[in-house]
Amino acid sequence: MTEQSAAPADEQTPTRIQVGGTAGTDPYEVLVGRSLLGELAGLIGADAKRVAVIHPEALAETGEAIRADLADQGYEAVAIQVPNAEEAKTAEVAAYCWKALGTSGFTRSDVVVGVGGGATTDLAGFVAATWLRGVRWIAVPTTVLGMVDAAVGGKTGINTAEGKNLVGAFHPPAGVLCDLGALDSLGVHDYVSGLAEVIKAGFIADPEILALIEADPEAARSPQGPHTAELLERSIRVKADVVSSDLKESGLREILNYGHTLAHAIEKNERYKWRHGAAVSVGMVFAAELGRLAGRLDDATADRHRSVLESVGLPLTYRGDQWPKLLETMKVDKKSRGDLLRFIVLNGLGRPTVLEGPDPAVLLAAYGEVSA
Ligand SMILES: NC(=O)c1ccc[n+]([C@@H]2O[C@H](COP(=O)([O-])OP(=O)(O)OC[C@H]3O[C@@H](n4cnc5c(N)ncnc54)[C@H](O)[C@@H]3O)[C@@H](O)[C@H]2O)c1
Ligand SMILES: O=C(O)C(=O)C[C@@H](O)[C@H](O)[C@H](O)COP(=O)(O)O
Ligand SMILES: [Zn+2]
Repeated sequence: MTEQSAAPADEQTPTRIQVGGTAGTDPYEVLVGRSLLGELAGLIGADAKRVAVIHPEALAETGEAIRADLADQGYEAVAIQVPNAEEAKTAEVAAYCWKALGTSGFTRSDVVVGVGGGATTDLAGFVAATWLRGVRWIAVPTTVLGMVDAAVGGKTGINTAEGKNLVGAFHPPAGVLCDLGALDSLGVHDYVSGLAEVIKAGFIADPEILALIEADPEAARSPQGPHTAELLERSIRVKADVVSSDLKESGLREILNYGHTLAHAIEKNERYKWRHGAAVSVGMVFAAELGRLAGRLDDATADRHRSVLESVGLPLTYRGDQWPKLLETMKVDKKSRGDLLRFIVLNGLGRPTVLEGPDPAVLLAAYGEVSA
């Protein structure tokens, strides 16, 4: 259940979007605005004595500033620096963080703060989920992708040699602070990568997102664009609505995996050097072609995938000769059941559904449409 507010966040008033609170889950808020770090201590609460601020190398100064501020407020605050991007999502880095928590005497009333992109918050949430079987954590996403998707919904985890996000836990944060000012230092490549998940939210649930991007794709590529806050908030609401009704992915939540079956296989094939959003972009074009070939999706909506993704600079194709490897990886996608491959496709704009066990010839034909 999300609370709708009339206007996107402005300089003074953050937008507050509620997540969860149903089926025994604790509710929490996603705040979208500026200068939100003052909210952090309130979320950490008075019961905590220690706070661990997990941040990537790229945000060393920010991580240290947050740590120092929390120390000034009386917490025993430690900063734990982890590698940038996917290199942080490993068992070794998780073990490094557990060691740091152990060394600082972290107890069940203490709190983890994950500051960074989706890779960092996935790791930080996983460390919080596993330490002492679960301590509270707060997400401070600093990328578009982290704000609209990764930090919301409680999917935490790491990769293994066999694939993406294969080890993890559902462990929702106690709060999410989306400080729009953080996006100013993000490189355009990473900014645009996050737009893939924004566009995903548009196709599966909120076509107004697509209209806003299509009206001015160049503006959508910039944190200074006139619709930045609205695009982020609309996407967060899509995610919040879905995870509030199906936290553990027993049904509806699978729609958030639109484009991800192929995307995760591409990421693994590229040894995680491709950004997640870039892979999701190719994966959505593939899913659109699959939907079209399966007789479910109309030509105009399928074609619209290419046009909107390309307009912001996202990739549409991948190496044609890699299909056999990609298919093998896709077989162990989390949506698979036994030998049954399952994909999210669209029945139409905003109407996601599951396609089970497609004919291998149809899969190959759909891949032909994204092959470079
Ligand atoms: N848990 C979920 O529900 C969920 C949802 C979507 C994606 N994800 C995961 O999120 C990850 C991708 O996240 P991402 O796209 O944010 O990439 P990322 O976390 O890899 O960050 C990209 C790069 O930007 C740097 N960075 C982060 N914030 C910055 C800032 N403000 N200024 C400058 N540099 C900054 C990072 O250190 C990194 O080098 C993937 O691992 C994906 O699987 C998880
Ligand atoms: O929150 C979800 O559920 C999603 O599927 C969101 C995806 O964008 C995200 O990449 C997620 O990490 C994928 O999860 P996985 O279970 O397929 O690893
Ligand atoms: Zn994703």
